[in-house]
Amino acid sequence: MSTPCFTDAAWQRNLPLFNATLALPFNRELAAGTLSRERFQHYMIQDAHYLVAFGRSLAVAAAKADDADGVVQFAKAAEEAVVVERALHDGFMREYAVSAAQFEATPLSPVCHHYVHYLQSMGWSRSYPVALAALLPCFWIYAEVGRAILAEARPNNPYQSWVDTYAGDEFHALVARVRATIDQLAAQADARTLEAMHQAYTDAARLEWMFWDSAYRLGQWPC
Ligand SMILES: Cc1ncc(CN)c(N)n1
Repeated sequence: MSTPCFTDAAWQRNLPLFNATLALPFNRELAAGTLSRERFQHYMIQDAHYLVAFGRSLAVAAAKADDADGVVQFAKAAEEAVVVERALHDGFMREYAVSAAQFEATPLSPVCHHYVHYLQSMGWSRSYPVALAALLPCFWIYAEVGRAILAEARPNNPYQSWVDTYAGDEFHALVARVRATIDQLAAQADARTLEAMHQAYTDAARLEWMFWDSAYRLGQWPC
């Protein structure tokens, strides 16, 4: 029997966590279209903050890439995170009348703060393959949550544009390219690096769970 590639192995290791993510009240209510506007707005503001840091971490990965293709791949992914994904957020911000000033004045929630600092420290301090493994759940879990929710297809879902973005072919093609690069790097990695990649993936997948959970709870600093 052939050994599974890194990304398939990581997916299998973290399958219970993915199922728990899909089952979160935030995602159940998002799928049903019944999620409160207050919770979605909280999520959107936090996520718009998150995307800037995510883009920055991708740019650091681009700088660390060991070949020209990697530089271009992650520099483009950084641009897409900041420009394309945030365009989706800007649409919701306009709909909810959240001004730029209100957005800027909203601090990062504790979970968002932890997640962005995690990604940035992985980007700056760990090797290229390990930093990429930490970034993979940000792509892949969103793509799979998007597809799973799309399959439930509820009519007149106010969050349909969110679902369509992450369930869409373009986003899935991006995920496939990131997985391919990571699998190539993993195929050449030693056992220690591979284990660090698995740990980085799991830590980020947990933070994805926590991000949605925090949005549902309207997470804030206690004092
Ligand atoms: C928290 C989070 N993780 C991932 C994604 C998808 N790039 C996102 N928009 N927000």
